[in-house]
Amino acid sequence: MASSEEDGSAEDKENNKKKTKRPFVTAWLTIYNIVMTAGWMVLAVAMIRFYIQKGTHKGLYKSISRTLKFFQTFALLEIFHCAFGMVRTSVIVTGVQVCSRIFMVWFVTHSIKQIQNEESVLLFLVAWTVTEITRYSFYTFSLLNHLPYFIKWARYNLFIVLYPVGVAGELLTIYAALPYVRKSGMLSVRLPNKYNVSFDYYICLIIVMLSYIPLFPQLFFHMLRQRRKVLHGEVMVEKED
Ligand SMILES: CCCCCCCCCCCCC[C@@H](O)CC(=O)SCCNC(=O)CCNC(=O)[C@H](O)C(C)(C)COP(=O)(O)OP(=O)(O)OC[C@H]1O[C@@H](n2cnc3c(N)ncnc32)[C@H](O)[C@@H]1OP(=O)(O)O
Repeated sequence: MASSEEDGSAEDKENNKKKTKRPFVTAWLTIYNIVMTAGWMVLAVAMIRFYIQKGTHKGLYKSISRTLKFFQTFALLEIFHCAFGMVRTSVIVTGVQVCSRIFMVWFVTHSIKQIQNEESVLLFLVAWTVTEITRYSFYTFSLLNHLPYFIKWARYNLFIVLYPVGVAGELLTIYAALPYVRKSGMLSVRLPNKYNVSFDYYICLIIVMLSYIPLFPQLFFHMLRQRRKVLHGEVMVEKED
């Protein structure tokens, strides 16, 4: 029979790992998460104010694009947090999540002005904003050891709806961009040229859309596993990257 010491060992190890975060790392992550929560709250307020004042989503993207680009680009730091072991999250999972957002922000909505007023842009903006306010406040309160249950609940439940909504918004936006990209030949490199290379951005966008089929379920199931672990206390055997 397992002794009481052995019974508690998995939980103890888990708690010890959490407690042994270095003070500098905790301080940095706390500041980072507070700044990011504030940034996404500013975006939420700006979106609500715009909608109340104008009564339409047309022009909304343009009005918030600077703030959005700043805070979403700043999130690249999360890949470094994982790579340097500051947080116990997979670099691959975080890399896919952050890079797909950066791609949407810079190479789709920023670059293709004609699609900025599409309803689908509003769809992913709302999904991202609600997600990030919840996620960064969850990390902040966790680091401060004062996590309200409703934030924990929201972090591990809202994604069930927000992930599909966000992905639908992203895919519909890329789809809406395809005709403009094909017509303009933007960001494409045609032969002949002195480097003898060609690149077709239209094909690239189609490949990105197709890559959601294998990649999105991985992110979604990762979150479902996290949900079972955190809300229902299930212990998972984690694979190395
Ligand atoms: C170049 C072109 C690329 C094109 C690729 C195209 C394919 C793309 C397919 C994918 C599509 C995704 C689209 C996406 O943009 C759509 C949306 O986002 S829609 C809105 C809904 N979204 C979500 O709900 C996002 C959910 N995702 C996440 O939360 C994270 O990004 C994710 C990395 C997926 C999961 O997070 P994590 O594994 O970190 O889970 P936990 O939150 O439970 O945390 C685990 C432990 O790490 C600690 N941690 C992590 N970060 C921090 C931090 N900043 N500060 C403090 N602590 C942190 C956390 O506390 C946990 O620690 P412990 O285990 O000790 O408790």
